[in-house]
Amino acid sequence: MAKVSNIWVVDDDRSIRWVLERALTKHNYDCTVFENGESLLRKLQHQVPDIIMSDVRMDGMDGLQLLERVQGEYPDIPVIIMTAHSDLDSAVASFQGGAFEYLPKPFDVDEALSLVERAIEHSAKHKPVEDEMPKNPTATEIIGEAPAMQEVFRAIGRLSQSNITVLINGESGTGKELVAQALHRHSPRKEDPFIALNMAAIPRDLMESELFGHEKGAFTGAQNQRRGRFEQADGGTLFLDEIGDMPAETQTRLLRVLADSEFYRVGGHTPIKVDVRIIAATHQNLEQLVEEGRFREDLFHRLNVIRIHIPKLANRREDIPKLLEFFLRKAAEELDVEPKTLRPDTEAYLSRLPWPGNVRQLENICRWITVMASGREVLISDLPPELVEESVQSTGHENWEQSLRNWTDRELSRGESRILDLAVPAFERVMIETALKHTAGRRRDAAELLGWGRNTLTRKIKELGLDDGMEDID
Ligand SMILES: Nc1ncnc2c1ncn2[C@@H]1O[C@H](COP(=O)(O)OP(=O)(O)OP(=O)(O)O)[C@@H](O)[C@H]1O
Repeated sequence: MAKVSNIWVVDDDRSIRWVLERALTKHNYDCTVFENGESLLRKLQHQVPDIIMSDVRMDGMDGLQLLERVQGEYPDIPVIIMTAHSDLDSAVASFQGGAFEYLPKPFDVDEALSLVERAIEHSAKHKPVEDEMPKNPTATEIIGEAPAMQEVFRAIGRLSQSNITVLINGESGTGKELVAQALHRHSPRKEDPFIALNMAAIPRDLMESELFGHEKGAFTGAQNQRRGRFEQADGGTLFLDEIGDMPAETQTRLLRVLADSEFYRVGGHTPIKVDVRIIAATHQNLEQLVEEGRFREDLFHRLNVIRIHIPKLANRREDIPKLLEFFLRKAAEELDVEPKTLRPDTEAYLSRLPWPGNVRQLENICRWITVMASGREVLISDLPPELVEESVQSTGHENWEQSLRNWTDRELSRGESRILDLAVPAFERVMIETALKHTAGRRRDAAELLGWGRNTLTRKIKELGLDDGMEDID
């Protein structure tokens, strides 16, 4: 008999939970409902569903945050995002987060069911057969030919075969977790678990239990005993991301665990011994946090044995074309479509952008392009508008040639021809009107500013029909 698929539904609207639970159960799915994302994540620590359906707007953690958490740990679980705000933005955001599908509310039950069916087929198709499963499913290629990245690779090489604690520094999205995984894969611990935990993403009151586990009944809601991340990582590596966000009391506990290699579960009385290599990462300046009294100095020294700095993407632009190609190919594979290619001017344009969100932003843009660009070849006018705005902000002035290029692209894509007939007069009109504004309407001076003779300007004004109502001041 075929395995019954497990579907988890999270929505703060009781009627939606009820409708979906009824419909799914009737169609022989095993359905579990949750009122909020937090309770779903708690269950995810013990059990993994085949599909998750989540509302976007919920109190506490919203659907997109939940999506990010789920995808971070279980990238293969398809997530269907449901939302009453069926606008493009949230659809795009959910695609960027890696959602499988988007279900606008109100939906009818058949629509929801057919989406669920598709998601199940898709996940069955993409699930690796046990034998084919790569040894380390999270192993990802790190792209980087820039000298600064070569330095990072050399550090990974030098540290291989070592169990030493490493602190990775770099802005958000630069690839800190990827480097931590590589350190693990090249270490004597490679056959043991690599467990990643982001301090910034865990509610304060759950942090200790997340790290150290808890005994049954340790606090309200602790219905079962639970192993923490330290235990899960035993023999392997524990990657503590955004360590600068760790609360003071947890810092104290962590320091003690690092010194003694043992700890107690929350509510527990038996010491638990573990052998864990710590790799920590932060985008913050830890020295400064120490100075401000927000990070324990002794813990800082324990973590800061070897430091690897990952430069921001804007400081290694030579890697951008390779990264673009890599992520366009990856996005196409994920979405099961032909990969897009960038026209040379589009690639050059993207290589010049400031990329404040670093490689993660670039990866998201590649997904966006793969979903949204209409043709196979990507033009500058196909790029998301915020990228164009970003380039204006970073250079401090409007890049009019770029705007003109975008305009030309658009006109030609629409099948227009003889576009100079439209563009040249528009160009001259803008220059003339602006020059006249600067000279308070005095044509002789304006002609000088433009580099024309007085008569040429007068003729142009006539030809362009600018003299209507214009006072001729000399
Ligand atoms: N050099 C690279 N080559 C290929 N992929 C990369 C590279 N750098 C980063 N990535 C990808 O970019 C995304 C973000 O990287 P990662 O999560 O490692 O960044 P991070 O610095 O840990 O970010 P944060 O601090 O926000 O958690 C990931 O999908 C990662 O696989």
